Amino acid sequence: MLRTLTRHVMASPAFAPAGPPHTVYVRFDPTADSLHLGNLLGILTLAWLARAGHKPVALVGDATGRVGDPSGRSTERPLLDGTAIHRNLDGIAANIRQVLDAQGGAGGEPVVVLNNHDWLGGISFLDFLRDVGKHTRVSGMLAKDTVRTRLASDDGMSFMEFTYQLLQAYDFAYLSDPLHNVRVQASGSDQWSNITAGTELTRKLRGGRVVHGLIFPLLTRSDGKKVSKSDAAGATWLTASKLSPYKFYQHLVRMPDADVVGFLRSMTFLPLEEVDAISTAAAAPGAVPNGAQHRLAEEVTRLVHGEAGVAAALAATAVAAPGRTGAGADARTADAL
Ligand SMILES: N[C@@H](Cc1ccc(O)cc1)C(=O)O
Repeated sequence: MLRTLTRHVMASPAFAPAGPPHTVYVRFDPTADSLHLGNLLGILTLAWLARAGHKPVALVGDATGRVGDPSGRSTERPLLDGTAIHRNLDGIAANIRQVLDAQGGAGGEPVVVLNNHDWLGGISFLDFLRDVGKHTRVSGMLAKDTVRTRLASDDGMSFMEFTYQLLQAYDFAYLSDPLHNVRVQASGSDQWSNITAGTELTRKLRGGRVVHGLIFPLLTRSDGKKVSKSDAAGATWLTASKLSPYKFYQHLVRMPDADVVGFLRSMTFLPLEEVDAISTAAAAPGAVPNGAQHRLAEEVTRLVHGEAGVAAALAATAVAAPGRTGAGADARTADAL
């Protein structure tokens, strides 16, 4: 999936590591004060591209977060107020840096985290209509899947949601300017309409400038749930104060057998041959119970919480389940970790 796709992209002449480096942006959602396991795909996409010599840029969509993307939703999102968004932005930027900078950031430099309120927040409505609206055909906006689906529903869609695609499109045009020089927007596949709105607007506003989209399949679980959705244990937050490295590790250990190999491929940097070997070993008679899950938990905990996080998680796991067999394990101690 992501891994195969990223490898495919790297192999194309435009992205070959030997080709010119590109600046790539991925946007992260400011609706909570921490990112969760599902967001790791976007972070790892940036990390893979950085490994191939490209420059990662993370965008936290403060301005767009105030409006709310209608993509994939049947009803309008609740509006977030400015204070909540600001609190969220700090937490999210810290998550992005905690993972990406440990992987070498942007060529050894800390990764740049931008906030689109910095350029969208100051534009007046009249200027937006003249500079962006003038160059946009309503027919193109109406043809987007998201808009068509919502218009066919009983509630329809508000003008605010309808214009969302223009805000995101404007981000791409703005980021493609020499200050940031972004050429690629990467995202989950649900963002296709918004990304193409951006490639079209950039071409119109910036004298034919060509920018590209890179989408990856959203990671789903075998039970059909999105990875972002909380299960009984709550969301798998990346912020240690919301979910300790031990609990984070435990969430991953509980991954169903049907999902664990897919996660090892997309959410770790393990060579694919090694993933295959782990998968074969897990299916062999007499295999260690949950061996693949423990390996996944260890690798992903390392990516998110570093070596110290892995050590803390393993120590706490040993307390909670000595030798992984002690039924009378001190679960309360572990719960407090
Ligand atoms: N619409 C995207 C977020 C986004 C916002 C602004 C952008 O420039 C890019 C992406 C989402 O909901 O996931």
